[in-house]
Amino acid sequence: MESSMKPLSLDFNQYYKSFKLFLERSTEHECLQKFIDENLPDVIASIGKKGGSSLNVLGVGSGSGKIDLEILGKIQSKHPGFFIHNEVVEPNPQHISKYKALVKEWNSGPNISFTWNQMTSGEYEMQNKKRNESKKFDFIHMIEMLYYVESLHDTIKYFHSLLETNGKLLIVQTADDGGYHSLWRKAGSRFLSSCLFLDVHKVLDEIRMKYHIYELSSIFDITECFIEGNENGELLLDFLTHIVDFRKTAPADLKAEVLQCLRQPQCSREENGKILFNNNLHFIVIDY
Ligand SMILES: C[S@@+](CC[C@H](N)C(=O)[O-])C[C@H]1O[C@@H](n2cnc3c(N)ncnc32)[C@H](O)[C@@H]1O
Ligand SMILES: NCCC(=O)N[C@@H](Cc1c[nH]cn1)C(=O)O
Repeated sequence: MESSMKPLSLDFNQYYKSFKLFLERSTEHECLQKFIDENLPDVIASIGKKGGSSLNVLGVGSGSGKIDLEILGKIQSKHPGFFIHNEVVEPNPQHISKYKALVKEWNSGPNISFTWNQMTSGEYEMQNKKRNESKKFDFIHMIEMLYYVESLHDTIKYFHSLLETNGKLLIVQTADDGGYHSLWRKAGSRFLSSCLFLDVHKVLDEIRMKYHIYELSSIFDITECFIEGNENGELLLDFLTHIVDFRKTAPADLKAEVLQCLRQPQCSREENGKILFNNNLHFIVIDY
């Protein structure tokens, strides 16, 4: 990455703001919700040990918890009467406090408990190893967070090893034919620091893990990025490039390249005067 620029994930406050606006401008959560309503019930139907009465769930990179609570609600309705223990791994303190507030408002009943880990997935792994902890989980989800890990291989292998008999691991990541991959492939080497280019399913093929992929379509309205001086547009551009203050800190030629790339048909389409970025998602389910 070129040195004038700072990754968005290093700035919790800015990341929180730009992710929040992304959620408002995209159908990201509607898309996740559709999967939760239409596909998740089948996925979770068979989790849990035979004769058991409780389930352990682990959310990694949970954000503000809205999606996690929807998932927990579905697990409750598929497994009525079960006690659910939900563990959360999330490094951003702003996200964790939002999540805790949401849990307080949520009418979940008494059969659920929460453990909070304000840390990254790597720190969580280290903590478990230090404590000699070998707790297993019936359902683990990693929703749009694997972009941030040092090694996809090692992270997937580690969390897969935490699955209980009959457990399932759900990974959600942007689809390979979506706009991000096209943008990252074209200009990403100048502003991205991590292994964002790797496709999760290819890594799974390499480590010979069996999986099932669902692809659901989603869009992200990036029209404001093309209005000079528009503050929302700047935050959205930060989200797309994953750079704090991209418009102010990136070299002029890179800015021009990114803005041009965003308008290419591989990234977006125009509809009723709006520029709609392809935010399609892959839902990858891996068995025990
Ligand atoms: C794109 S957001 C997704 C949030 C939530 N899962 C959702 O779908 O709304 C990515 C989340 O991963 C978290 N995150 C970033 N690096 C992480 C890491 N190394 N381990 C765990 N979580 C991480 C971020 O703080 C952020 O909340
Ligand atoms: N379907 C939404 C895509 C998404 O969540 N991306 C991640 C990672 C990322 C990197 N550069 C832009 N984004 C995030 O911003 O945390």
